[in-house]
Amino acid sequence: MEACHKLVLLRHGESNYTRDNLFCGFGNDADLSDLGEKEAAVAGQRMLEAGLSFDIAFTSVLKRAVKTLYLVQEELDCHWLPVVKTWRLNERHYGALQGLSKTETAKKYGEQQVKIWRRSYDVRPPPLDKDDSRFCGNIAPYRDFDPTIIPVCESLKDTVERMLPAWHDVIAPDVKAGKRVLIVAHGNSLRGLMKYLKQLSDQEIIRLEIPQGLPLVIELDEDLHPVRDYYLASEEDVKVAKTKVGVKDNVN
Ligand SMILES: O=C(O)[C@@H](CO)OP(=O)(O)O
Repeated sequence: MEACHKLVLLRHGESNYTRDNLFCGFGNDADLSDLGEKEAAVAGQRMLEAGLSFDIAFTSVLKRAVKTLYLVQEELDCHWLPVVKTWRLNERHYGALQGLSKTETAKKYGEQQVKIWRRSYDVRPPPLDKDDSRFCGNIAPYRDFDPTIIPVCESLKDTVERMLPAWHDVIAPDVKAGKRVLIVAHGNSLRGLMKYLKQLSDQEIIRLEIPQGLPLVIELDEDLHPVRDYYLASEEDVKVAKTKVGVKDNVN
């Protein structure tokens, strides 16, 4: 298989929620922390050093991803870049876990249950009630959506199902047309995309961690099958970054 397309994925820099070890997800429009802003700028510098440039970028409608992309654009000096924002690239919806402490939740339900909620493919976290103040169906940008498509919790499988139309309908056609595409999104929406592209099994995806702020280059053949993928970072940097955000026994 010969690589003829290059796609770059980037998970946003650290958010205030990640800094404080809280479940964040689809429904929290958390900002970048100071460290997250630095991570985003460094990601842009890594792309610049690697000689990367882009024709279009896709991101979610969440501030932490949108701001990360902007900080990358600052480094690449490409403010003109067309940017498509879609809710389909949002983080997975963590249901009633949103806003809770990951440490406290593990104390209450056990590490194993929290690992299942965080990394299993098809187990949903407990749902939010639609009258819970954390339900996001009544706020922009979701207020005019068909209420039945606004999630109240998602397994990774659900996230993949709502994310894939964005891939098939708008992103993949641009990659196939030869555009150099950057996607700035979230830990789990990107894990879902990697599962789809690399045809990872439901077991293999449990162990896949995507670190914050490290550009992941995927070289694809003409049918968009990955030929190779690598981070623009040393192995040590990748390991440290995965340890920071990963589930404990996933990083070794
Ligand atoms: O809380 C979240 O939204 C995600 C990403 O930060 O965390 P996790 O690693 O548990 O999927």
